[in-house]
Amino acid sequence: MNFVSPANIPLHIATSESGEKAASDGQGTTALQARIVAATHVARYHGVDPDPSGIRPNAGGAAPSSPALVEWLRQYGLWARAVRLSFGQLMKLDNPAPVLLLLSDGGAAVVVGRNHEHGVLLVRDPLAPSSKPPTPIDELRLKQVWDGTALLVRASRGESEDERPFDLGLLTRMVWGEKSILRDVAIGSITITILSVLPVLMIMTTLNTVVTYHSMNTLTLIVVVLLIALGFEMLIAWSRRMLLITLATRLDTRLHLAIFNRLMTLPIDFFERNQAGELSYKVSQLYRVREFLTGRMITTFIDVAMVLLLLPVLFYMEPTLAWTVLAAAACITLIIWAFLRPLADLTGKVIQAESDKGSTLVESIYGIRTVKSLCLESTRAAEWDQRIATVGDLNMRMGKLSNWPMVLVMPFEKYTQAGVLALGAYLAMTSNNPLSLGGLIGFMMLGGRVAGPLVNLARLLQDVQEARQALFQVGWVLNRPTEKRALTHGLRPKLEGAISFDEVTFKYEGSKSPALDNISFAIEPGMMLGVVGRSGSGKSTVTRLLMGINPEYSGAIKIDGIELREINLRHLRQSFGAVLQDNFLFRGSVKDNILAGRPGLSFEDAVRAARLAGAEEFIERLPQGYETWIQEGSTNLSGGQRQRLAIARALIADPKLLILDEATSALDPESEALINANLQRMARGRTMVIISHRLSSLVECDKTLVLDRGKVIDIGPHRELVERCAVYRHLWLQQNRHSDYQGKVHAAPAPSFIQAS
Ligand SMILES: Nc1ncnc2c1ncn2[C@@H]1O[C@H](COP(=O)(O)OP(=O)(O)OP(=O)(O)O)[C@@H](O)[C@H]1O
Repeated sequence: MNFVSPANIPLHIATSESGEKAASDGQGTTALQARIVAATHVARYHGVDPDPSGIRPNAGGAAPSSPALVEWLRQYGLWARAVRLSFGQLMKLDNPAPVLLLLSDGGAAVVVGRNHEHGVLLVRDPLAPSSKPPTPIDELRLKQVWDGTALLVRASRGESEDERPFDLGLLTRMVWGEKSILRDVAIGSITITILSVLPVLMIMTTLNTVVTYHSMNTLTLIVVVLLIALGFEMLIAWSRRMLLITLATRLDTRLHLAIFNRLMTLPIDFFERNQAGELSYKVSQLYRVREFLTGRMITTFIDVAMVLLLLPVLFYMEPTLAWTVLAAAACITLIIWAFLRPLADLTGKVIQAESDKGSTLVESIYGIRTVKSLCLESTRAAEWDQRIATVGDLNMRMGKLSNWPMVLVMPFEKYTQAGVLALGAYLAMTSNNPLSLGGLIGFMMLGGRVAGPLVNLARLLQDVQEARQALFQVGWVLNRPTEKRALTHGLRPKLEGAISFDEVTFKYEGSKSPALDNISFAIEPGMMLGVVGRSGSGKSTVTRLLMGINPEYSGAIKIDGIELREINLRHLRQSFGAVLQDNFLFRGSVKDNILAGRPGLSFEDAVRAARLAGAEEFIERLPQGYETWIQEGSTNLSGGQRQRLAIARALIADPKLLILDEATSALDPESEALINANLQRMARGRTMVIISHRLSSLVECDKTLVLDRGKVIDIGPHRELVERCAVYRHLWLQQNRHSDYQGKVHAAPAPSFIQAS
């Protein structure tokens, strides 16, 4: 067997041969991308084909870190974990699945086999052609390039964490996942309980011995022991609190990551149907559940476990009294139990009312321009008053109702603290074997410690209801069917841009009539398709279906002959550039907005895209040019400027399909003319779908689709449509009274045969 010398280990440097191969794969591979290629190979072994563009980019273009790779692979439902392994452990792994080694210099290698006879690993260079056999490597040589970090990957058993419904089970599993913290908290709590029994015993001794026999030495000893115990108790209590804080913080982080990931996989139409304020309020209710899980629930369970330690002591001291304490605790539980259901119902109503209140506030702030310009302040204020009144009323009812159990349990609670003293004294007077004074006081103190947690346990039931209500709200948002499968599965063909609709019918949820009714048309790659029609005729719906926003249509939509729903959704949307009627710009510089966080694109690309979109001229006039900061809501830009930036942003990735949905609607005639003049250049090498009310923008289109009430009226070039399609001709004449069919302006009115039609 031939061994390669370390200098020749071709694990991470792209040879010209492998570089060519990779480039021909369309991956544009460099040595730094070795990790992504290697991870892709490993994922494919498990039947998953991850999309390299989905990986979180690293600062400065460095190779992706192990957490980024793990996160990326987990998105595809794979189980992945970064671990530290030794050469020996790698040799011992009996799993046949490939193991990814992260090399010290940012490269990667894949272990594909082992030769136990020679004590070597069979390692593959991810950038080498697949025909090249794996390289045998021994421990010494591997150590020179590998620091011990490996990525273990396997197909996930069952659904992954971010696919499971958000319910108490999932959250409890998350808490249970932090076993080491829970164990430490439990140890701390047991110690605190044992230490807290100490003062009670001391008090008993003080009363029985010190006071009766005037024993000064015993008193001194007791005080010293008490002080030491106090010091320990403080230390352990502090550690327990720190552990609980750590647990809460870790859970918060995991929950927030999970929530955001889940939100991002919900379909767009869900967000369109529900108000942002309501959604964000409902999701934010998760904090109640988390607080419950890491606060009251853990401490109560621990305290109850402590009761099990203390009860035998109580029964040992005085069984009759111990039974009465238990009976009092049972009464408390019954009272709280009786109020559970009505309280749970009210809690649900309070949360709903709070959510409506949040919606009104967010809506008013979001639409403040309209509110102010139409003087709607008083109307909004009236709605706000109404919301506040409802919330106030419900909170009042809630307060009144929850006040009852609090008051009703008081006699029983007091009994466990003071009542036992009276009963104990009575027993002392009547029983043959009475408790000493110290024993009585000690019993009273311990009795309180037993009843407290049991009362808390009963109250916990109330908290469970509240947490369940909160979780119901969170689940209402997050447990919707997601696009996750469509985003992570499906074909990723290199799209050319041929589009065909074949008898497509689509109805929005809740609508009576279909927005698209049995429509069929087809265009070839590289064509410019105009779409016209009256308002509400279904133009935007065509583009929504194309972008996979609404997949529940009947008929067939094909891109390059492939049914749209079979194409990976992320890949599909990345192949599209879209400029819509209302484009959202993020807070950040003009340059950042054009680049839109796409890795690998430079400032020059941004300038080129801006020029093509006709945006360069106004950007250069901005105070800091491309570095000008766009404020929230892009208020420091005009509508037309926003639109042109959105066009530049859509063009930057050089998409094969470009959709302009009323993209020039907010532009002044000069800017519109500029963009129209650039349309041909923009269209070079891609298919374009342009929706416009202004037919003059569509004269140059190869074909124009005329829609009316969701049906195709006609499709053809401008010249033919104006001759044969009455709807199109009507629209054209409405807008171009003084021009001929080619859009040339005349002083004379339109030709007589059109007037006649
Ligand atoms: N998200 C939605 N939910 C329910 N119905 C919708 C939704 N979007 C559009 N519709 C309905 O579908 C029909 C077609 O709407 P679409 O937005 O496609 O028309 P359009 O031709 O683009 O109109 P416009 O030129 O005014 O933008 C309309 O009747 C509209 O009311």
